[in-house]
Amino acid sequence: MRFRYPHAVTFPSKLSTMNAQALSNSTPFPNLIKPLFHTHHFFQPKRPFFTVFCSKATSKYPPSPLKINGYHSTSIVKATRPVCLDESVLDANIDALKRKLEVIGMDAEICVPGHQYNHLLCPECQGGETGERTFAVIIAPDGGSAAWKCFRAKCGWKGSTQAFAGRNPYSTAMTQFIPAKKKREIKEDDLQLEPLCTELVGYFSERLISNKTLKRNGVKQKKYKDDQIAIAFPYRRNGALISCKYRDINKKFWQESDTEKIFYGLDDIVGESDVIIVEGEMDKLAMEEAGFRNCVSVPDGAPPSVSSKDLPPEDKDTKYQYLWNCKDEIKQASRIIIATDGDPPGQALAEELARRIGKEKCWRVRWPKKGKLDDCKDANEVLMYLGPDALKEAIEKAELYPIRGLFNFRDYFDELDAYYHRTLGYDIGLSTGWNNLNGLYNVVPGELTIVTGIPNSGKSEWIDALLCNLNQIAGWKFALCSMENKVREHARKLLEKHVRKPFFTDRYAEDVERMSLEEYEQGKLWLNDTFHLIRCEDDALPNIKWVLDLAKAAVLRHGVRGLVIDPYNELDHQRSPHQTETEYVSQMLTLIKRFAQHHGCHVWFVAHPRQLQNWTGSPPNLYDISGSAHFINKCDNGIVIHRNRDPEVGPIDQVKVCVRKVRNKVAGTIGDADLLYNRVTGEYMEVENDTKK
Ligand SMILES: Nc1ncnc2c1ncn2[C@@H]1O[C@H](COP(=O)(O)OP(=O)(O)OP(=O)(O)O)[C@@H](O)[C@H]1O
Repeated sequence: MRFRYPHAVTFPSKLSTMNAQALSNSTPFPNLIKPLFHTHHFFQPKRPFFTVFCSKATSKYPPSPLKINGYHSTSIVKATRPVCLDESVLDANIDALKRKLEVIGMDAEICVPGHQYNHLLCPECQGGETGERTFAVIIAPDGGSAAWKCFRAKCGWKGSTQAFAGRNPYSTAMTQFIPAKKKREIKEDDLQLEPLCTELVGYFSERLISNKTLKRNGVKQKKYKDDQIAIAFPYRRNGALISCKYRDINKKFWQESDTEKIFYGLDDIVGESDVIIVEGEMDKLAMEEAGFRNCVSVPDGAPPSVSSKDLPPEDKDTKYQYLWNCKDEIKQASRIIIATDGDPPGQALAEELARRIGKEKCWRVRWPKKGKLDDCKDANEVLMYLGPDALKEAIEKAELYPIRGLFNFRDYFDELDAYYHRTLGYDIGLSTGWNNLNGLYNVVPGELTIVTGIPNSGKSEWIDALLCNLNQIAGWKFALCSMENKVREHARKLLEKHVRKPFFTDRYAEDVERMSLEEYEQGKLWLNDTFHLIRCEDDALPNIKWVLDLAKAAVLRHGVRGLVIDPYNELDHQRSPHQTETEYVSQMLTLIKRFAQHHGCHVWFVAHPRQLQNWTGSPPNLYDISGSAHFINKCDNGIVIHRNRDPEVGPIDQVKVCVRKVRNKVAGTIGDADLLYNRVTGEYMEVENDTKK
């Protein structure tokens, strides 16, 4: 073992195979290679340097003689790194690689490991008419692979090959070499195209495509199978014929074999700031009738669906080579208007084009209706059914290509209309059932209300009473996650409010008649129909995700419109050691709000205030909620329930509902409303001395 090529530093250590992409990245013609889309570098491009003479040789593989393809000013870029190779492996690589390059028409003498050759004569195009020397080849440092590219715009031939295609160099059964597929150059005369016959001109005219447009686009006909005639659409780049596509009377398509795939009408978009892309040649011609020449058609139709895979590297993205080989034209355009067919494949094609071009500069066209029900399918149908003005209008009304997560208000106009006309119901909030509170607080679907108050202030009682009112007013149903309550106690309290009679006759009933057995039995049915319980059967505390998952099931299964979580501290709040309580609360409230908004379900979340120092008996503040200020920051509504405990100050059954935060002015405002608590039935009655602040 010994080191070879000790002076060079260009290749990364992992480079053992190469491809033409790698060559592109180190091209001596940087202005021809502007990677505006994805580039998957096999090694970091280095600024190439040109020498006439190769650096001093350090191996028995000499620098290439300066007579490659008979040209004396071939530049050679020495681009090597130290490679630790067994000499016999190197020899085997070089021998195999030479044979492969010779098959393709390259001079075997260029097989010097670690060298790049520029300004060669391309074996594919022979440099065109002027014999331009635009061919470059790069040989890997281990002699195991080569990559090449012709930088002549009309040729662009590129490819790569490996000496052993991943096999053991000592194996005698070498992989059969398949040279990179060459693109065929075609000449006008070889195709024997003819001017369109009267019948075909008539056929186009039925599709409202004029003779003038046909002529400008060079549409011709071709005889095949003796007496058959096909329409011929010549594909040109810079005026030169690149390919030709044919269409017979039965709408069967075929294309000149082994020719390069380019856009139809490519020369029409050079220098244009708006570029329209359509799905067929007929649509391109139709666009011209509507006044748009700046239009190209894809050469080979649409895929059945959008690929779920990541975008392949440019040189492997064979199906969309027509897009990659006109990157400059696409790049200089400021708007790409995608006007593919309205059917699913057409839309899949639109998506495939947009994800390659970059959705931010793409627009899309919606085809207008051709009858009462059906939309036009494509540009030519719009032209035929509705005329050129309608086609022009469709293009002018192109809309921004949707980007996931980026919207404009138009996307929400249906929802806004429903809000304006109040067709969805409850959008401006549902009445609480207490007139003096309705000016302050209304229950909006999808909002989060935080309820706080000192212990025993009546938070749970008031929420229960509110739910009973909402059920009576609008038939709402609820999911209850009230961990503190025994189920039977909670059922009793709810039934008392619903039936408006005490459950028992004893103690608190103050001689009021208890609910009858019949009322009780009917009440049970109501209870079962109105409330769904979220409870942890075992001793474990539920976490918020568990609660929300069950609440989601209750929404979907039972159509509940509200969720009560009472109280916060009865949930499992384990958090990661790196997370502060503030961060945890913020994250938890985000989850709750997302649930509420997504399901249009109002959530009441009860949280206790922290222990108050020197408490004077006044209502606590929303900022007093233990845990985090996020409770007030993140909620839509914040309510403090407070009741008088001093008979000398006022009636002790009087409850203050202090509305401390209302985010949505449509739903209410800040202020207090007084309610009287009926200890026997648990009902709340209005008191008329409410005060708005
Ligand atoms: N205004 C009131 N006057 C008299 N008793 C009341 C009043 N409001 C509630 N109560 C009683 O106080 C008790 C506690 O009520 P509730 O459970 O609703 O309070 P809470 O604020 O949710 O308490 P905690 O913070 O301990 O959960 C109940 O027995 C209820 O009947």
